[in-house]
Amino acid sequence: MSTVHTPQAVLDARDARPEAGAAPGPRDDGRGDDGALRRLLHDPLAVGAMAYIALVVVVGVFAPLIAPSSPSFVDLSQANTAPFSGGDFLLGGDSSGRDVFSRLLWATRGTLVACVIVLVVSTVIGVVGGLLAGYFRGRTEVVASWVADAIMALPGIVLLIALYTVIGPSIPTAMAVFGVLIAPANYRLVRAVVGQVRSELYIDAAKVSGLSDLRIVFRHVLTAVRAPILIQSGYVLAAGIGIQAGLEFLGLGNPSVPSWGGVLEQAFSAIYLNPQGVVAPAVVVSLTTLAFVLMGNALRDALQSTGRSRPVDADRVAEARAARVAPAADPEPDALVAVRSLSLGYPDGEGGVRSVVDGVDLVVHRGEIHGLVGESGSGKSQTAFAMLGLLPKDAVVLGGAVLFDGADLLGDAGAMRRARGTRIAYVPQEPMSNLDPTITIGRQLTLGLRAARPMPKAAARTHLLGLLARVGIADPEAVFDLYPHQISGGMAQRVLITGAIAGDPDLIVADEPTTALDVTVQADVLALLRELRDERGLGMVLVTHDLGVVADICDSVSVMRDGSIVEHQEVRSLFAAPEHPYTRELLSSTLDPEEA
Ligand SMILES: Nc1ncnc2c1ncn2[C@@H]1O[C@H](COP(=O)(O)OP(=O)(O)OP(=O)(O)O)[C@@H](O)[C@H]1O
Ligand code: NI
Repeated sequence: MSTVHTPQAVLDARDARPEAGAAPGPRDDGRGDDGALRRLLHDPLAVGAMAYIALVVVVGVFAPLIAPSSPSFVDLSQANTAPFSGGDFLLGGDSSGRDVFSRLLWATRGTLVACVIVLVVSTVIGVVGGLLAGYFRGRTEVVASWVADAIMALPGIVLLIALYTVIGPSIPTAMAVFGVLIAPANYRLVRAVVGQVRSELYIDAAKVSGLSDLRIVFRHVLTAVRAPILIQSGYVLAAGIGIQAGLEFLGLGNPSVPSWGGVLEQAFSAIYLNPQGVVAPAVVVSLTTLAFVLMGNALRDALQSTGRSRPVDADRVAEARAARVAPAADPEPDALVAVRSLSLGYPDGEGGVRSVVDGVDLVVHRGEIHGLVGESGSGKSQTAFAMLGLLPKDAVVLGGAVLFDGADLLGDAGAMRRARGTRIAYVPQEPMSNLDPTITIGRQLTLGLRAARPMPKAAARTHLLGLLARVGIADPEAVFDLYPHQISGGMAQRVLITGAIAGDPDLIVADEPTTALDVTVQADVLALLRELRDERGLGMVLVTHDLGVVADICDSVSVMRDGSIVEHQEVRSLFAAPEHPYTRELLSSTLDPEEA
């Protein structure tokens, strides 16, 4: 079908653009753990929390050297003295005349040991269980999940208190039990990730290459679950501190071992004699809990960041933002959405802005499927994200407008918020990573729909069940109660399409909606999109690099290259008579089997 046969030209052109294929997309932004560490160090709260935690560790290790007195040293003249009251004890004495400051320092040890126990027990059980269940599935998974559910159903605190009568006042044992009690959180997380990773091709590839099951599990899956486990650890530690102090406060700790909760309890019982006495232990417990929570938050931001904290010359960027060209009046009144001279870029790290989209014009009418094609890194996704108001925070809009319903969505955040979900919907590339592994399909669809269109739960459910049946899901009622890892990729994409059409939008922006799917499923999903367009008169922007997809369902096409649209055509004329040399190159390289 292609009119030009210039393989050499195609190859030459490829050689001349060595980085083009390697340009990172918006999700896989190519910034690895180094970047995460750098972001962590740029976050003042994270640095504060880390410094505090480091201090606690140092205190715990060197308590015998730092503490002014032994934890059991008694000076009755100091009993119930207030902090900083000028007595021998810096933070005053407890009701037995012991030094509160020294006791808090000594207690740091036990606290750290307890933290390590909770963390190790919950992580080891959760990760090993999740790995085995997710990898071997079948009976292993049934049993493991049953155990996890049973554990989660247990009332934790009550169990720990009841255990006191059996095991006696042993905080380490209690914390090990607490570790078991919270292990299911890690288990579920890991199992969900494993289920996903397992089905990916590289696992099969690794198997074929002769690696043993265990090595496959360790190599690939552990890499994938590292970040979420790390993030969860901060919260696990915070919960551990709280539970431990709580148990000690209730008097379930060993009275001969100094503990934060114990000091707090002593201070509480003497609160009428020495009201300030509760402050120090309460502050220590709260600060430590806070530090771990902040650490968890900071890790989450750093590991999942969209890159907010790269060094940027604020003035230059502000200048670029201010220079945004105001949109001209819409020359095409019957357009559903019109992108006008859109230009955007990213800070280049040297104070300037690197342009990634440059003067893009795009018009979509009701009932039209508009393809946006071009090689990797040409700016297709960025254009789509701009239409959805989903650009990363550091993106700089250099000019242009997205006109929808008479409003410029780029300049009017309120209009964007109102339009998104109800008038404009999004179908992403990777269905699995766009579903929350921790909640059921039905719940996430309901949440999304009711956020976009407030309605009673039952009405939302009925509506969604109808739509699920419409998109070709055989047993909507059953799928409603499943978790994302329990369904296939094709089904997940149908679920996301359901979510997109649930709010009854006029425009759907789909970024490579079939790339992550099997070939056979791809055709079904495309057919579904086409039917929905016909049924509802939807306009669609379909980002793809696959000209086969374009030929299959698009009405018109824009070809992008290096951030600009080089050609815009009706789909038939594009294939019959491509005008731009780049389009011809694209056609000949994808349609000619010998050159593919
Ligand atoms: N957060 C970001 N920070 C800096 N540059 C970015 C960011 N996101 C995207 N870019 C750059 O924008 C350019 C266009 O990216 P875009 O994702 O739109 O390409 P694409 O045409 O969709 O490619 P693909 O087919 O690979 O998805 C790329 O050069 C990319 O490196
Ligand atoms: Ni893309």
